[in-house]
Amino acid sequence: MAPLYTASAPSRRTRARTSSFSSNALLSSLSTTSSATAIAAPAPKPAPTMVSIKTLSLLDFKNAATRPRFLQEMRDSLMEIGTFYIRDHGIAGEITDDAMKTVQDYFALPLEEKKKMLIGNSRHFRGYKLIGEEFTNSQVDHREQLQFGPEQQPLESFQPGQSLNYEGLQGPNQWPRSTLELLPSFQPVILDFMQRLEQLSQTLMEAVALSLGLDQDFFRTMFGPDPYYRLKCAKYPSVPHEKEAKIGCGAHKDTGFLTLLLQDMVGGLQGQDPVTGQWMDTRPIPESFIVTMGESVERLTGGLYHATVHRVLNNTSGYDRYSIPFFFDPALSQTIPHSIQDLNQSKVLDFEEALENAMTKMTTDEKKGETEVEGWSNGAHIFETVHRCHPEVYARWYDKEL
Ligand SMILES: O=C(O)CCC(=O)C(=O)O
Ligand SMILES: [Fe+2]
Repeated sequence: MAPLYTASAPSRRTRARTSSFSSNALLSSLSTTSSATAIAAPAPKPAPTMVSIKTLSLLDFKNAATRPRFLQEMRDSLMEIGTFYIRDHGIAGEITDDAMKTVQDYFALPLEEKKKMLIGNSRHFRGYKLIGEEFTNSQVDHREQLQFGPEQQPLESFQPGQSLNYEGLQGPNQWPRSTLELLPSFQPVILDFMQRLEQLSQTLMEAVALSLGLDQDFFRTMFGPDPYYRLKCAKYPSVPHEKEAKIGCGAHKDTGFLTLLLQDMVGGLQGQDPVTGQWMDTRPIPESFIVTMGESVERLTGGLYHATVHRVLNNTSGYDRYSIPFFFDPALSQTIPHSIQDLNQSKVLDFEEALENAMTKMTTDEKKGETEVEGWSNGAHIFETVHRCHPEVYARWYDKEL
């Protein structure tokens, strides 16, 4: 089979850096020679090439003629930074506007109403969280948030301290009657939006699989019939200039597989260039979602695809910022293989070498340990994340003596 793709992204990035160096060197040599008396200045340090976040059109994935280019660009993006924008994604502007409006209307409710669905009421980590009560990397975040997941029956057999903790995540969302009376479209809009985001995420994971040289339904099979997802709605209040706190949400990588993020036009989200460490504004682009890989993909690909480090800065524009990230992961009960190499599924010829290199970065000890076990528990991994973010839910519902 002919290779589907051309050279890997890191070498492109290196080439880009080299060419930026050459043009700087050329400029400096021109300016030196233009003045006879000039003392030769040391050549300026090459400016690191900024990686830019690409915008991809999902129509290019759906069209057979443009699909190879789409996959190549996706692969470049994920190898360079782990993030891209997706447009023409099939979720109409009215739907995203409705979702955003519903979230804004919810946050505008009186505090007493919002407290009726505090996250601490829910064993399933669903509900409202007051500002200043969430921590990212042990630093308090400056946002209010509201969390949802698949609407399911709880596992009746769940016993704290006896069952696997992650089995407690399965269950319904909170829908207080008075909230539904005040906001009749709240429940249908949120449930409908999650369903659409799930479908879009499945399609994007098909593209991720193909970009890795795997079968199109590789992740669909890995995720199982009931993928686990979380929809988080966040409000970042605008802060006065003099306010010390700079961070709306601390620097972190998302822990799972894929995040789709809808944001309003206020701005404040930044991604970090994994090579230079520079922060880049992930500016809002109308009618597009931001797509980010999480640590599970980074782990599965031996670091070949990045989980982007990102953060949200507080804004001083006078406008509150709203965002809706959707975290898409396999079913809680799924076991995730340590690497796609273990499955020996990669079919893209020139990709194999890049993957091989990424895998050999793992320490021998790590590899030795891994060959002894089949994989890692997705449920345990997700539970660890939600436990870390919402320790009060854990303390109330899970921290029981055996
Ligand atoms: O609100 C945002 O734009 C990003 C939030 C985020 O990164 C997160 O909740 O994981
Ligand atoms: Fe995040």
